[in-house]
Amino acid sequence: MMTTEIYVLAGFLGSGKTTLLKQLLTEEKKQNRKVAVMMNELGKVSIDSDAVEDDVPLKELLDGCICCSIQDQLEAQLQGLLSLEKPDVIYIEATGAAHPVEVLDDVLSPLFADKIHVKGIISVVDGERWLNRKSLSPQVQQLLIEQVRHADLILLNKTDVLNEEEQARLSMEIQSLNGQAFTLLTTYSKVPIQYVRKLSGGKKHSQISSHVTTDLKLSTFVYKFENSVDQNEFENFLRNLPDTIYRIKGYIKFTFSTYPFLFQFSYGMPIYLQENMNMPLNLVFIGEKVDWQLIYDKLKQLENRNS
Ligand SMILES: Nc1nc2c(ncn2[C@@H]2O[C@H](COP(=O)(O)OP(=O)(O)OP(=O)(O)O)[C@@H](O)[C@H]2O)c(=O)[nH]1
Repeated sequence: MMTTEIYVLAGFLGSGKTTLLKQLLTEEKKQNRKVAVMMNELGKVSIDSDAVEDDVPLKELLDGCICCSIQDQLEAQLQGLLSLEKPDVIYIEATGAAHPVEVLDDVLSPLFADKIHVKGIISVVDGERWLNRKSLSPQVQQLLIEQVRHADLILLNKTDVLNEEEQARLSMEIQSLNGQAFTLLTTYSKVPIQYVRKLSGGKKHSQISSHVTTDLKLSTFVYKFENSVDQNEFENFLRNLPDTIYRIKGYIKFTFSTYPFLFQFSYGMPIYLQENMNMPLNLVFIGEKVDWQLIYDKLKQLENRNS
């Protein structure tokens, strides 16, 4: 099945995300790839959409942040883009106030999780702002840290206004927070597109189980059920999950029911909602340092017992 690559552009307000997006769009165009963009602005009027040329499908989510108030809108728009435009790649520019785990959570809808491959989170850091972050509120400081900690590729941007000593300090601080991500010093977010394209992201889906290994960072995994499972056994599986799994959601069919349940799991609390029609039986996981192979094997076992 053809999957659409998804990249999330994260980073605090004014760090250089739109500048990065413009370049990536130019590069993608040169390579004849079909690109779509989703932008999310705080406030009703979009100021950045001029960055995207008219022939690139663009969906804007106004008046709210992806991670809090407009989840359903994001889901519907992504689904629309995937089914109508079928792009090779979608760039999602998250608002500067977004937490990466929540952005991933919103992007990975179980309705189409098997049709997308989240290749990575690219965080743009405003170097000067980072070095002076102690003057920001504790919440904003924490957000800056989270945007670095969960990134797959980090651009240390606006280095033109930093001296060498500051650049070295910036690199060291960022790498000590996230030594796994590839980190580049940039001006005007200039990054060779190969660095972006070679991100491999989390795990695509259960079919590629042979590639599934422990991810050291935040990653995602999609399990596609073919059968129903026993509810008690599934709940037993949940009880034994590592607590670095932050979120599970999706559709699951139990042996006693004709139609699936919408299942939501966060902070250890499961919630089930009965559906009254068939749904794609995708179960989406988001976690950190998780052995997805083990999770895959356990779910497969549950399924096989009832096949
Ligand atoms: N001096 C300098 N300015 C830069 C650099 N990169 C971006 N800028 C400028 O910083 C400003 C903000 O850049 P954007 O790309 O709009 O940042 P953004 O992260 O999309 O901003 P929001 O949409 O507000 O979150 C613009 O005026 C850019 O021209 C850089 O490397 N050096």
